[in-house]
Amino acid sequence: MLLLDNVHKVYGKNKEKKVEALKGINLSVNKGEIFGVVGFSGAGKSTLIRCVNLLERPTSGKVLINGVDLLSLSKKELRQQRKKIGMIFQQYNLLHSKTIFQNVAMPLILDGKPKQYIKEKVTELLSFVGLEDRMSHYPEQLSGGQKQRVGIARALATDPDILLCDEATSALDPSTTESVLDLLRKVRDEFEVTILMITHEMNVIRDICDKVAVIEGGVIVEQGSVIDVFTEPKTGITRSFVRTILNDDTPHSIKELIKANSGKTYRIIFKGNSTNIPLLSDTAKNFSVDLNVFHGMITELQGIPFGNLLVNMNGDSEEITRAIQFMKDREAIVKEVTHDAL
Ligand SMILES: Nc1ncnc2c1ncn2[C@@H]1O[C@H](COP(=O)(O)OP(=O)(O)OP(=O)(O)O)[C@@H](O)[C@H]1O
Repeated sequence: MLLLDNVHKVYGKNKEKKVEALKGINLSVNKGEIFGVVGFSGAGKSTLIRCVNLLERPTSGKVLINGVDLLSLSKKELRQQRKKIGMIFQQYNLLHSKTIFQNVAMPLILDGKPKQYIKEKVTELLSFVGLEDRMSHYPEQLSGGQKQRVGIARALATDPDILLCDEATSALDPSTTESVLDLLRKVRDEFEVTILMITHEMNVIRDICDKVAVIEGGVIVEQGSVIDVFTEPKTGITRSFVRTILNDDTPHSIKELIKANSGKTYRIIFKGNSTNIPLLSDTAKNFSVDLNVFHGMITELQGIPFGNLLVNMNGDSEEITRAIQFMKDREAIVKEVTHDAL
């Protein structure tokens, strides 16, 4: 559906002012997917999302939507394609001198749609976002969450296939964020719209995205399904993002306890089906090893149970090796942790 193929973006012309904001981005988003791109400030998120609808023109590479390379289109063809790409913004970008109805109607007026069609479509969309009773209000009379709902209604006016969300909830409080995310999920479910969102908030990724890519210095350093990336982050930056919501930092007193103990310490991660079996007690019953849980948590990610434990194992080294294999055979991830890495 949406494919970014080796996209580069360089700002500035002369050497001193050149900024290479994107360094060969490859991204593939399937139809109906909610795909999140997360990164710190300056990582290249805004540039990336703006390259999808060519608000920024990539310096090189391809942006393909349903197989059509946007960079190869004439101005007129691009205008047509852009109708299929809606966008919402952190600061909503509403016209303050226009009513809510007029704001949502704007893309349809610009597209030359008949009055009756516009009236019906805007009414339908405002009802969809729960603001039908606010049609004649002005943006300044609405809360942030309501303004973003107007932004979503406006973005849907031209029946887009893709919705781009640029830090859409970053200006909202947690409970408003939740309700806007629920609405975006409803947009995907009812209109089969593919959603690409950029954010610096990992809770947004956890709550709504199917897949996630982590961007740093204009490079995608890691991507995959949310459950895989959250449970097995491969890079330091991803780990630091995951830690913002799944805090697996080991408290100081527990670090000291582990250091004082003999035996080896392992991080045991299990998810989905492997949480249903009594993994530790089965291991203890089958092998001559002492298991001591020092620290950990069991939580849920996207409806899937997920556990992350720090366990000390004492016993004969061959027996420990067999015990670890036993756990791995039951889909657990078992990694030795050195004291320094705690
Ligand atoms: N118009 C521009 N001209 C020159 N450099 C730019 C321009 N826009 C962005 N940059 C630079 O490109 C890099 C990526 O910026 P970008 O805004 O895409 O990052 P970001 O991840 O969205 O950050 P933030 O969350 O702070 O907006 C930064 O180094 C930034 O300074």
